[in-house]
Amino acid sequence: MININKLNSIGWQPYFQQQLAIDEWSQTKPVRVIEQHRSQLIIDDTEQLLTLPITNMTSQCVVGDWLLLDESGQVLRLLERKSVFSRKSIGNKRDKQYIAANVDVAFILCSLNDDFNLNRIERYLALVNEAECDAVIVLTKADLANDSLEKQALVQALDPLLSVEVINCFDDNVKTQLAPWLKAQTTIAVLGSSGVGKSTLTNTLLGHRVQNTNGIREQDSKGRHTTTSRHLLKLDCGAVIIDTPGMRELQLADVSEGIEATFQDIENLSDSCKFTNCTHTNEPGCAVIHAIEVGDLTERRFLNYQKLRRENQFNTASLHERRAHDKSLSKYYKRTQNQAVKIKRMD
Ligand SMILES: Nc1nc2c(ncn2[C@@H]2O[C@H](COP(=O)(O)OP(=O)(O)OP(=O)(O)O)[C@@H](O)[C@H]2O)c(=O)[nH]1
Ligand SMILES: [Zn+2]
Repeated sequence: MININKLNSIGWQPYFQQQLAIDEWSQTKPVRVIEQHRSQLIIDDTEQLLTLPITNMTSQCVVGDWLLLDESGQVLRLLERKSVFSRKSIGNKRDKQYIAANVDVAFILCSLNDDFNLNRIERYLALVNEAECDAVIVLTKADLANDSLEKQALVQALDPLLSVEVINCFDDNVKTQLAPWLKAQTTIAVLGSSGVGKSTLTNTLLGHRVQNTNGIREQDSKGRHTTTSRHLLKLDCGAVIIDTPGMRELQLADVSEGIEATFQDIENLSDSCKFTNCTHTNEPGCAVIHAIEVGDLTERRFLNYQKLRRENQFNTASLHERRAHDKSLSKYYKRTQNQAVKIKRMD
C-alpha cells in the first residue's frame, strides 16, 4: 500500500494522485526520478534509491519525473508532467533537451559580481514562464559586491511583480530569506550559469549535510558522476530541490508564450503602435520607440526581446522541420514495410 506521507516527502501532489485509477492505488508504486545518467535513471521509491536502465519507455525521462511501476518493478507509464523545462540541444543537433520536470518554483541565480547580466536573467525567465512555474531571481555573492541594492533595483525594474532576493550563498540566513518558497511538497529548481553558486546554495539549504548520493556513486559503472546528472534532494522543511549543472549555453526553443509573458510590457506597448504590423524600427506612431525615447523602456531590454524572439523562432522552426522529417520517414518505413508484407503474401 502506498504511504502518502512518504510520497509527500519527495514532492507528491494531488495533481499526480488524480492520474491514478483506484485499483492502481493498491497495485502500483509511484517513484520519482532523482538523477539521470547516460544509461540509467536513479529513482526514489520513498524507501530506497534504485536504478532503472534507460529503455524506450524511459528515454524521455528527466529528473523530477514521476513513473508508475507495477508490483514487479516494471515501468507502467510516465505520469503527466505538471511542468517541464527544456532547451535546444547544444551544438547543431535539432533536438530538445529536457532539464527538469514537475518544478513548482525556479530559483534563477545570477551573481552580483562581474557575471551580473540582465539579458541572461530575461533568457531564464522566458524558460521558466513558458513552464508556468513561479520564478524567484536570486542575486548571489552579495558579500563580494558593493552595489547590491542598485543591481537589485535594475532587476526589479524588469517587472514590479518579480520576486528578487539578494543573498550570500554561505549565509545560514538564506533559509529564512527563501522560506516563503520552501514549502512542503514543493519542488524547487536551482538554475543559473556555471559558478553562480547553485551547489553552494543547495548545500546551505541542506544544512551542509553531505549530499546523500554517495551510495549511488559507488554503483555508477565509472565510479563517478557524469556531468549531465541532476540531483533531487530532500530539505528538512519538506521541499525538494533540483540542483542543475551550470549551463554554458541556454538556447531557447518552443518558448513563444514564455517570451510573451517575460516581455508583457513590450507586448502591451506593441498593441498601441499606429500600425498593427509595426516593426518598431522607424514607423511613425510607434509606441515602443516612444517608450524608449522617454525612458520608459530601455533599449537593452527591447533589443534582447527581439534577439530572444528571433532565436526562438529559428530554433522552433528547425525542431518542427525535424519532427516533420521524422514523421515522413516513419511513414515511408511503414509504407515499405506494408508493401513488403503484401509482396510476401503474394509469394
Ligand atoms: N563569496 C561568495 N562566494 C560564493 C557564493 N556563492 C558561491 N560562491 C563561490 O563561487 C564558486 C562557485 O560556486 P558553486 O556553488 O560551485 O557554483 P555552481 O553554480 O554550482 O557552479 P556549477 O557547478 O559549475 O554549475 C565557489 O568557489 C563558491 O565558493 C557567495 O554567495 N559568496
Ligand atoms: Zn511599433
